[in-house]
Amino acid sequence: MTSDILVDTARTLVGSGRGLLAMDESVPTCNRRFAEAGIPQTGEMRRRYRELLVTTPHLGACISGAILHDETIRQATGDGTPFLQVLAEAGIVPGIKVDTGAKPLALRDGETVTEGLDGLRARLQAYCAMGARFAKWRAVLAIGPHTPTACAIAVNAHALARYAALCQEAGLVPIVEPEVLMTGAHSLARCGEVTGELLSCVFEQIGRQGVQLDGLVLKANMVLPGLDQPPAGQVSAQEVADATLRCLLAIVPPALAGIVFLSGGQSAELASLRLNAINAQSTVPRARIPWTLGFSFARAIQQPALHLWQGFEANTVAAQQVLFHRAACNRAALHGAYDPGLERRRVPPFDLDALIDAPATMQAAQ
Ligand SMILES: O=P(O)(O)OC[C@H]1O[C@](O)(COP(=O)(O)O)[C@@H](O)[C@@H]1O
Repeated sequence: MTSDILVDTARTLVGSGRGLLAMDESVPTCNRRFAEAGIPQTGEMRRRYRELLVTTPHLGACISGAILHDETIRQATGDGTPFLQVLAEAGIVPGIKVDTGAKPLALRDGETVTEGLDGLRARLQAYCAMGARFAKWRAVLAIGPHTPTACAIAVNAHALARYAALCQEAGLVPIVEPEVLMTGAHSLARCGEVTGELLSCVFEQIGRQGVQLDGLVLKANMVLPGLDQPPAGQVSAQEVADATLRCLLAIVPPALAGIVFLSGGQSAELASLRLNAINAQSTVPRARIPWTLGFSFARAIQQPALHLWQGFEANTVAAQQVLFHRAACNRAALHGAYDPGLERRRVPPFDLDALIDAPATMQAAQ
């Protein structure tokens, strides 16, 4: 019975033509983003910002699930409506980040292992009772001349699989996120190799620990060259799509409920362009791809809105329009309907159909 619930939840998350809004930044990460935008780093400002996100009009047209943080899942809007109720009314499934962060890995200089397994069974039951229907755990691996080591890959994969098994036992769909960072000067090919090694180890552990594949969602990085690659090493959206799909097809089991991509620090527009290419412009035939390929972006959906908001009530509606616009562009990218012209299209606020279908005459002159 539990397995049917898992499959249904996973299908709602990845099979409804919408994507995930990751709004589960830990307190230090959220404060860092606020500091960059000149916003005071207080609990009340974080609550107001998360209120702005969840109350964005018509967000449910583009977003199927929202990943919350422990702080946020307990919060309410200024008029006292719990965020969980606001999300339910918008048709958005609530999820929860349950790892406690990437911590230094003993005897492995500079590498990390994501922690949070102690007491996880009880925390999952509590989140499930609150109304969460899925969870997320992120492992972080950086590419360097001698990293990631086999040890860092193995311990992170083992923890991801243990987390996933505990989630399914509690009736929550696990989102399994093994992230290879964009930082560094590595090539596209090297990112593909490391991503492949990591995913192989993750799925080996998932198999060994009996995790049900059709009740699990993979949150993956796109295969990308490092940020410090010179311009000649940077590649087209189609090359990213091809490298990403070839890597996933070689390793990820077809039975998986779906794959969603993290944005990882790409600009909002590049993330949409590449997601669109993955769904519609790859040389890999669509018929060979067994999964839904969606998004679970944090920065690539939120950053433009956060910078517009700046912490001022007067900017809330404008920031929500920008947030909706990014969510709508990414929804379009799931269907191969995104093109950079959408970025300059002038349409009524919060109007998904107008954005996607607007005739050229409605575009800004820019
Ligand atoms: O605050 P943390 O735990 O470092 O997590 C950072 C963020 O990384 C993500 O996993 C992916 O975010 P991006 O799309 O911005 O890369 C988010 O879900 C999360 O909020």
